[in-house]
Amino acid sequence: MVSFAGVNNTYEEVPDLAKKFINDASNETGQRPKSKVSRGTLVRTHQQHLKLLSEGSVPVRSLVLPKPYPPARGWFAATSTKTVHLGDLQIDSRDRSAVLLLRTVTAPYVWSSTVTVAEDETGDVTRLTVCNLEDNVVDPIVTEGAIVAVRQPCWTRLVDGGYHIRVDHPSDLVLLQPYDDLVPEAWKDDDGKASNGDAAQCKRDGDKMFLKKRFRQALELYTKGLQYVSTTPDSVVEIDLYRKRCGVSIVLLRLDDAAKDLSEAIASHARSTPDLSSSELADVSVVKSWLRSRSTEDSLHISSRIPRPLKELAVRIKFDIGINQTTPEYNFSVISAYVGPLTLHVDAANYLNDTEVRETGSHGRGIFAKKDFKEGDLICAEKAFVLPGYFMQDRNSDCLLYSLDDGTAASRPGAWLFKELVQKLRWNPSLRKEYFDMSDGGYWQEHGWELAGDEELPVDIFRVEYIRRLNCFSAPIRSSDLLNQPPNSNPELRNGFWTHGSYANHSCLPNSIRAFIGDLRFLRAARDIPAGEEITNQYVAPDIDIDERQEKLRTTWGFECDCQLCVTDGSVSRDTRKERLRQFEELKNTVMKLGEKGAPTITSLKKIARALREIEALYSLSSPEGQTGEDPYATLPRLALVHPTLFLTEAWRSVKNVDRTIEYGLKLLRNFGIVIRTEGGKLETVHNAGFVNVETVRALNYLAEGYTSRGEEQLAHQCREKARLWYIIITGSEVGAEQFFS
Ligand SMILES: C[S@@+](CC[C@H](N)C(=O)[O-])C[C@H]1O[C@@H](n2cnc3c(N)ncnc32)[C@H](O)[C@@H]1O
Repeated sequence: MVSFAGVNNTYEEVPDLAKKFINDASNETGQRPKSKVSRGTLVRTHQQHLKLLSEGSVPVRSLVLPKPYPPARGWFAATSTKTVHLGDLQIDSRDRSAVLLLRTVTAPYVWSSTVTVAEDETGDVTRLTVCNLEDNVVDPIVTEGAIVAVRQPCWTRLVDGGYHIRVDHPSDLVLLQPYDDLVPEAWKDDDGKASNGDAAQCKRDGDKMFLKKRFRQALELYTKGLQYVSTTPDSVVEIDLYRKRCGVSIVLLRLDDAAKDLSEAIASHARSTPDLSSSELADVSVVKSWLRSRSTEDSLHISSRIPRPLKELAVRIKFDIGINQTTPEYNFSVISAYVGPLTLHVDAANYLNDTEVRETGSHGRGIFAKKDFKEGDLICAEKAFVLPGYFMQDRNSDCLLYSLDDGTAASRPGAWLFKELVQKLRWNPSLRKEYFDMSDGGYWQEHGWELAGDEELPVDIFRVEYIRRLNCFSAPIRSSDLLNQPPNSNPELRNGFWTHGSYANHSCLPNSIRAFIGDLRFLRAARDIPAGEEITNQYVAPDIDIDERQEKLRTTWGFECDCQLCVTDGSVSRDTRKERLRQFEELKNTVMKLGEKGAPTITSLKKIARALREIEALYSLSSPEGQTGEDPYATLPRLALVHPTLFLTEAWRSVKNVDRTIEYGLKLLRNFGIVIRTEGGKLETVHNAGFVNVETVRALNYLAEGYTSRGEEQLAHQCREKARLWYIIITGSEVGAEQFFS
């Protein structure tokens, strides 16, 4: 129970209680409920909760995933179902072929889940809780008087001692029409089946609902109008109804339905236009395959032969399904200018042509270069499969996601991504394969089944969540925005899903860097990459301590990194590693204290430089135990040295010591694993471990300043050029560079 503003809201789960409860109360499994709540009490309680909701007496929205179980299998068909009643059901025990028919007797409470009161054919009543729907109070899915079929129903215990029917997988709830065969005689109503009526009126009523954001009611009305048009043909109204229903489907992320309706609208337009009636445009399947082709090609000139409103919808659908282009050309300034806190989705195509997904042999599948890439080149660019666009400042968008099975919780970015993924997958069967092809950490192997040849991929919410966790990315609105954040400001990032990009494996020494502009995700080469090489990126910036680093990768993504840095760090004795960390922490504290005192003195800087050299010595002494010889860190990052070196570079710069600024700027790059030679006025990268980031861009900038002061303009120029290139790598484009470098 949630106590909120002094009132108990028993419709909202408290995950910690629910988890304890699930673990403690398994002894009732398979039994019938011991207690029963009367209809009057259920309805009264429900009215109280509707009142709480209307008063805003609700806690932060919490989505709760119970212990995993798969959805009911196969198509829901009246012929293959076993109808049961509430009195037949057991606690926590599901009969996969059973179907419970219910009719709701109240308006729904829609917050963390949709809760209503429903009766079965015998008049028995229950609380019905439907999770993971995409509805809201204004536009509910399970309206009062709705007839629903619950697949594989069972009683689920509530922490307050009661029981309810709980649906987790959206496909386990089927909304029925009162005229459907399966509906019990007593509830049947054949009126809705009528094929005669005023289609134009339906359209007008649908428009009104659309304006009120009651999208589902608008859909119903347009559908009814189309039923009428099928018996009383009227091409103008028909085209309009298909077009409008298409528009609503786009808003609801139902792209499959939208593409179907737009194809019908275009074909109907062609059939009723003398010039086009015998053209390919009159063929729905031709139009549909053009809409879904993922290409800008239009060999039949469809877009130039249809009215503008249809053309605009076609463009929208094509972009939303995804268009591929073969070159890395983008108008970055236009795209970037368009993007803002409320406009993440840009009209741009994917560029995936020059990379391919295949087996790595050791790390599952990965992305590979199909051609040579030069440092800074765009490797691939991809629009998000899903990137939620909630408004960060909106308190109503607060949301949490709990998985009771493993006790994990995701905050708002993850919870919203999960919600939208479920919706997108549920309504777009054509897009499921690309999502469910991603690694789910073995979930489906354990809980699912081998699909039959033509079987539709089920949307199992637990599988959706496992795939989300293993494959999603945190994304800012623009990567360049992050460069202008005050230190330690930690802005909230969104969670998004990019299918192709998700195939990239992690390396602490990556050859690519990812960047975001709105929902476009870019990978650029951090260094030259020859054709055939695997493309890797850092899932997270590596911790200094190898144990912490591996722990993070293991618990979040289920693997341990075997890159050269991890192998080398791992082969250093525990004592040396501990000593490095100890000295690092000590030095960090000294540096912080010094920062608080204002401008540092030369003596204090020399003291820090001495301490830095001591940590440096711990790196050169760190050949694997018992071995002598080459420095194992010769070209590898020395992460414990990075922050003190950055401090010294900036401190020497602040006291205008040019030689020291250059010395430490180069050292900073070197400690990131970027070894630079500057002989003969030429800037040469001897080695680049892939750590291209804002600090390395700054280091180059300080070097440029220093060389300019020393009159070495050629070197300064090369540093500035490289800094610009690295800026493009870390932000995705050149937009904002002028401002950053000034
Ligand atoms: C985002 S996916 C990458 C694609 C994945 N390899 C696949 O076949 O679907 C993340 C998963 O890839 C694997 N992975 C990524 N980087 C790895 C690495 N450096 N070593 C081992 N496994 C890795 C882990 O199983 C991780 O959970």
